Amino acid sequence: MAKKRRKSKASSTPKPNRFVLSKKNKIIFGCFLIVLSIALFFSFISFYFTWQADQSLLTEFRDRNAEAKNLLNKFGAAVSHFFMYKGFGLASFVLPVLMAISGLYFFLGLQYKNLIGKWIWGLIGMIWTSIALGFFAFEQPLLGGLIGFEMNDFLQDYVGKIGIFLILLFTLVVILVQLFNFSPEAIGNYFRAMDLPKRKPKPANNAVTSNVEDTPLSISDEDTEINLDTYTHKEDIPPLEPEVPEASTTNTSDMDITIAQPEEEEEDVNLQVEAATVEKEETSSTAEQLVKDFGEFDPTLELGNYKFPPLDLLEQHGANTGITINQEELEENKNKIVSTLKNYKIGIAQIKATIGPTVTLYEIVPEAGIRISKIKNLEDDIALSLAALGIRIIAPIPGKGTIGIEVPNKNASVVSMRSVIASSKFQKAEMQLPIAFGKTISNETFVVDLAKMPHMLMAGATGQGKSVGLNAVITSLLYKKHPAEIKFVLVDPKKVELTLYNKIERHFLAKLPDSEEAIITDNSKVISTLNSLCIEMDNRYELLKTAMVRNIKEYNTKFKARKLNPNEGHKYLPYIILVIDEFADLIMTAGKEVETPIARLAQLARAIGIHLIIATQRPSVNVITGIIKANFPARIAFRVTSKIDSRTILDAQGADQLIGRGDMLYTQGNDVTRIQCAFVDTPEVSKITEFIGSQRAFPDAHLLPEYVGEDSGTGIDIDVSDRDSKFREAAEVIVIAQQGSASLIQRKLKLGYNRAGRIIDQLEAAGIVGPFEGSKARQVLVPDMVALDQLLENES
Ligand SMILES: Nc1ncnc2c1ncn2[C@@H]1O[C@H](COP(=O)(O)OP(=O)(O)OP(=O)(O)O)[C@@H](O)[C@H]1O
Repeated sequence: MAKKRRKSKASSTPKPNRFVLSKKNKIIFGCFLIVLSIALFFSFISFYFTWQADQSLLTEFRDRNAEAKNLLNKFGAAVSHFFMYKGFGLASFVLPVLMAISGLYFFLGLQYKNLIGKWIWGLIGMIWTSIALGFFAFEQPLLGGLIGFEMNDFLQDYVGKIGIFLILLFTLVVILVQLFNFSPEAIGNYFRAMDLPKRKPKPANNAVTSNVEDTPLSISDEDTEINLDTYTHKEDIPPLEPEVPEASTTNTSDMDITIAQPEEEEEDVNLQVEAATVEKEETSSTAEQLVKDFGEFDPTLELGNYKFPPLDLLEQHGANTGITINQEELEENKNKIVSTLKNYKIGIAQIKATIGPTVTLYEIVPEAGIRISKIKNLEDDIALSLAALGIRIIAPIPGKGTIGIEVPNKNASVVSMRSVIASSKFQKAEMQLPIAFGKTISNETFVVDLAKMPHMLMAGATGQGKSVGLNAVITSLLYKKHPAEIKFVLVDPKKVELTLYNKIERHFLAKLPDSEEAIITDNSKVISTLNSLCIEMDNRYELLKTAMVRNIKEYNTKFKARKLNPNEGHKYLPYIILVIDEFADLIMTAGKEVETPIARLAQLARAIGIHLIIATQRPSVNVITGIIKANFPARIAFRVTSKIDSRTILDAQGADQLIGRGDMLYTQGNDVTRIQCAFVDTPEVSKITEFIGSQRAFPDAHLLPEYVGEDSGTGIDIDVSDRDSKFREAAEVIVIAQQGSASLIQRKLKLGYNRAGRIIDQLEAAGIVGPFEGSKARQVLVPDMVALDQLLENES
């Protein structure tokens, strides 16, 4: 019973989509509605014949002996009296119709969300009909029901009969326009069609008008040509074509059919077009308007006059960067290789040399029948026989099936940074964070995208070119990126390597809000910075989530197109690149405290534009741990002293056979590429940073989110008298904003970070804000100013 009541309630309130019904229940509910609608329908019909007889029975509903004349007995009499007499009169028939439709929707499992519209329009139509019947059949109150009668009576007192008529007319037009897309053109077309000979098509839609007008012109007689004409005219409407054979089966009558059908199709076409325009307007009208008015958002506008450093700042080390090996040397090396291999009974079918800046690659095709594994096993012996430092044997060269022997050139040429920056490969690189590392063995400029790496590990023994490598990376980015697009977080425990970049602090560096120096040299600060970057990462993910995009590139594109509202916290996100020059030092002093946030950043930060570059001169397993290695797929090895170190960095040997001075191996997965790192000297870096530093800058370095160490501010008991003079003001700010953050106090009260932090501690002790909650703002425990006043009063 209770169930039934619930269902009937659901049917009377047109919100069926609120209910989540199982399939079985839908069928049952659908049936119930259909049955109820049939019952109502018959009750209503029979009401018109029996209402007089049943009138007296209405008060005797509970009397079992009393019998009503209505087809559904007392139920029918009562219900129809309620709806037909006291309600909407004849218009009440809308109700069983709506119920039947709803029942069918549920029964057939259709989308019952669409029902809401039907119920709304149905009820509006019912009220309108009731009033209209009450108006036109004033003498017959049964037609309009009590509602129709009373409404007429009520309206007549205010607007008179003509007023009611006009209201009815107006509301009818509204209903027709809204429900049936009624338009003046449609009426025009209708009358135009009336003028045409009877057999001619009946125009139906405004958009077809011209076509339809054309059609009668081409109809000269009852020829089949008419069909053809009509079809040619609407050739571009594909669904029509299959209809042709059907249409041409009969003669005169088919003309009517064929011409009428295209109109139907055209109606469809029109509807589609309308839908498309509406959709477009809905999705991006504001953004499009903004872009139209102000153009796309340009992040570089704040430093609109920023000039990228010119190439002249870089030097052309070793002017002739061409071939630095002479024919004699080549011949000599070739003979050595051939004779050495002969000693081991390895015949050579072919030998080819590729001259690189520091090494020459001899590619050997061994004679048929010689197993590569044999050469591989003899690697060390061959290297010894060739008696040269830095020989590396690649057997086989991946993807080539040849064996490579890399022999260092007697006169290695320096690859200048200038030459790689000037190369078209770098200049035209359409990468997010292009880095020109240097040149490969075949003298090609080697350019990679840091965004794709997405993090990089650099290792090598001391003095082999790491710092130069880091400078090459930073320089590449400085030559390609605007200060608004990229920010560096520089960690330099050695204190001397990266100091040059101090000059570009306000252009390119990011720092913690309370720190004075942007370049971090103190290990204890590194932990705060890393944790702060983790907070930044979480914040950025939150922004990406609300913007419904997957990565920083999509986010920034959407922001530039003004589809994200800055008032909702959205902003242009620059890439952040964390460079740590000596990682071993950090891991030794801070261990897990550093490793955990680094691993977290490395695992998650790729999509939100935070990239890590860590360098170390101690490539041992306790520095480059498994967890670090797993998250740094791009690895660079400069020369190391042992095979073990090489394996630690690259998972392959070879780095121990490099010749140093920027000779490096790069891997990003399987392939190992030998590269001569581009050389950029300290004076050059100094010139670049001076050039950038002398230009107009942002007011401050890019500020990272504030991070308060876990141990600070918890469980503190601060004496009331020791409170800061701004304590109350700060409490008010926090309570009004309902946001417990030190940076808010800092901003609003213009305080330094440390003082704001102390005040937050005092607020916690006073029970105004909750304890520290990591990246989230503290909870505010006082709901409003009244409660705050009370709390402070009670204290005193
Ligand atoms: N790509 C290069 N081309 C030519 N010479 C290079 C290159 N890289 C490094 N060198 C030479 O090697 C020297 C040492 O390089 P760098 O200072 O980069 O070594 P490092 O590995 O950073 O050493 P450390 O770990 O002690 O800081 C440089 O002064 C330079 O003369």
